[in-house]
Amino acid sequence: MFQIRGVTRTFPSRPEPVQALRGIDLDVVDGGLTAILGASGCGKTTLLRILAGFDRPDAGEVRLGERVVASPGVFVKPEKRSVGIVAQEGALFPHLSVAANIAYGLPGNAWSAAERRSRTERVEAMLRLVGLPGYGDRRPAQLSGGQQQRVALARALAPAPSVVLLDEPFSALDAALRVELREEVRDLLRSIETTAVLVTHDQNEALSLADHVALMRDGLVVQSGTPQQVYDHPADPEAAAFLGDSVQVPCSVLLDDDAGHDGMLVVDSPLGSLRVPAASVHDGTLVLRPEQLEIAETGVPATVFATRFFGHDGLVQLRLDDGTPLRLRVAGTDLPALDASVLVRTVTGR
Ligand SMILES: Nc1ncnc2c1ncn2[C@@H]1O[C@H](COP(=O)(O)OP(=O)(O)OP(=O)(O)O)[C@@H](O)[C@H]1O
Repeated sequence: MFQIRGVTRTFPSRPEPVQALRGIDLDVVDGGLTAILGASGCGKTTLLRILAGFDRPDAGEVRLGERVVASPGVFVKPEKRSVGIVAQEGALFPHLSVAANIAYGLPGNAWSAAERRSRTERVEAMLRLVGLPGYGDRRPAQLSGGQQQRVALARALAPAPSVVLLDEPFSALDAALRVELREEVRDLLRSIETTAVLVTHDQNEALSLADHVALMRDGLVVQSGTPQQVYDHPADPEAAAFLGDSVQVPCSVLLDDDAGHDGMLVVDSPLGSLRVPAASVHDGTLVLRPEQLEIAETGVPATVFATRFFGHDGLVQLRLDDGTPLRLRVAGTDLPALDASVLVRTVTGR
């Protein structure tokens, strides 16, 4: 849907220019939800603004479908791109009713009875789609935060755009509502098969909602793939730590002939000799997830130095005899005692 190649953007700020985008390459998959994930300041919003047509790249090219919408010689205005936008806090017009907000981007003139009727029908269909039938006459101020975001989504979807861009649309909501609304929105977007790009700094949101995740850092896409691919095979230790809890242990490669061509290595580590995916080894560091470790009857001796209870599960922090720190997860009811001596091993098959 979107094809982004070599996009750069530098802001001429003082005392120094800010290089917000330093050569973005990304394909946004048609019909799916792509999350652009990254820490604050990495350039996510700048990229989204360029996709929307609110800003222009200094270099590079953006295609939407077959059409070039931004390149050194071309710039297609936002209203000509067929792109819907949902901002962080809805940005509804406070003086307009919910129905008028949704109708705002719809074509047609108000003097033709037939067009008025078709606009009204479209607004009602959108209100039903987002679960707010009968709310058309209210003002935005009479709605909850979650309802306002649904109206913002209805407004973005009303003109049937080719792509909808969502800029941290759930960040202003409280935790429980955020989870509920984001799942609702994902199901809704899937049901109407709309291509969507979601900007977020929340890795849980990106991993649980998106079909495709693009991880950004310092103005670059450092990795993209399905949530499972980026979580299981992070591009580097920093990506691993950003995408979830990670355990990093020193290692040296014992066998790297890749005789089976299966992308596996044998490494020596404080956890013993392990056969691991080559993608989990970065410059002498083996990156594991806590759920790849377990307390067992056999394994390497370790001492528990901290535990945290989360209800559904618990986190155990341990130290091996050589001082290497580890973290692993257990069922909430199985938390070991502080200072307990245990044996730890890697879980095969993950
Ligand atoms: N109009 C501007 N003028 C100058 N610098 C800007 C401008 N817009 C963004 N920047 C800078 O560009 C960098 C990227 O900003 P951007 O808003 O794209 O990041 P972000 O990843 O969306 O961050 P956040 O999650 O905090 O919104 C930041 O260093 C920011 O300060």
